[in-house]
Amino acid sequence: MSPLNLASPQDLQTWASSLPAADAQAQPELAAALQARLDEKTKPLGALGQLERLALQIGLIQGTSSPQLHAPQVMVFAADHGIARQGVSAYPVEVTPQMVRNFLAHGAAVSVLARANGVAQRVVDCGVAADFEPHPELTIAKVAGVAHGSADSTQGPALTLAQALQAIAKGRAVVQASPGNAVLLGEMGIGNTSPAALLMHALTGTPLADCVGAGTGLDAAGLARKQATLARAVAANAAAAASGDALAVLAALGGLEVASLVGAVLQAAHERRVVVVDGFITTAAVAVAAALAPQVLGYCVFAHCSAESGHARWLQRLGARPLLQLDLRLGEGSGATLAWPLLRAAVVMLADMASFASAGVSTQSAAAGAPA
Ligand SMILES: O=C(O)c1ccc[n+]([C@@H]2O[C@H](COP(=O)([O-])O)[C@@H](O)[C@H]2O)c1
Ligand SMILES: Cc1cc2nc[nH]c2cc1C
Repeated sequence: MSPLNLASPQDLQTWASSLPAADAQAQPELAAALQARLDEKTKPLGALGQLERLALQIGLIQGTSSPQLHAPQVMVFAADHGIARQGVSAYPVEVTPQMVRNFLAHGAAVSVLARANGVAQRVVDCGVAADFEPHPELTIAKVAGVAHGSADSTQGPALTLAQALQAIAKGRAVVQASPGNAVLLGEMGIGNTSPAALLMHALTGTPLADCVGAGTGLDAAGLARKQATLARAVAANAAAAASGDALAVLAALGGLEVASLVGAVLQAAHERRVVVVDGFITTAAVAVAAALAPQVLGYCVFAHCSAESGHARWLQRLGARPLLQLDLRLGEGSGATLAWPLLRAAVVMLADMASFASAGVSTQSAAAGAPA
């Protein structure tokens, strides 16, 4: 198997399974060294809370007690979806290519937040229903046969297995070609909360109604229509949905940007990059990757809990603890870019904070030895 070629489902499984675990259990000595470094900082034990857990995790991902972060990239994987023609979104499908142009013109939320937080932006056309002019921040990663979007999953599989594999391989290539050691994952695709909800249902067994949310802002009638539409997609893909085979489920129900994101997550983890996960749709990709290789979760920092109903439950299912809760439901990587300063702060804290010894601060509490 060449580094980027995923010719068969077996190639994918073999490559995914070969990912080393990056957690404390796999690296007990490093975990202890990182914890000792955190504990000697001038603060009550554990007082920096999640920031400490973040520093520990980044150290474990990089395999060092002195982690560093450089050249963060937010990658906005964009695609269109056949199921969007069924009226499952509050916005028209034309918005996907229009927003791609907006990203490239630096007018979108993610573009502005990325610039504010020192994060470079890359936009990836995984199957948008348009052909774009070349742009230095745009990577064309279309898959032959579905260059303008996946098929309508209410009529059969959204993608063939071969198309899903090609999309995964293209996501790998995007990460491989990128600088830095942190990727922030985002997406854009009108209708893509539908494949994400379908994947949640198929991968977790959660009742469909608890997976389906308002997305870009459906009203109650729209939500009811979306639920009925997604039930038809489940019925049209019953065998794949119930197969327990992550690739088959992804191909049947997922979209092209989700598939490319699966490749990007796995490739980033293989390169020991920190993966910052955005909202509901990027979580769908991580969940597919985790179904192939559960150890991938050790490389993932979950930026925020989206207002999309279903996200909180899915994060809990994955054992993920999101950093932020800001009622965001935008996608694009907006939550990931907002969380980025916290990762930077965690690493700087670990590097630069004085220790009790270096600052001459007492560690012993007077109360500790006092009579009760
Ligand atoms: O990231 C999220 O949690 C999220 C929640 C709701 C909507 N979105 C964005 O909105 C679009 C999908 O919503 P919809 O209603 O068209 O399925 C897509 O472009 C996503 O980036 C994203
Ligand atoms: C305007 C707009 C921007 C978006 N960004 C991500 N999803 C989106 C959906 C819409 C409708």
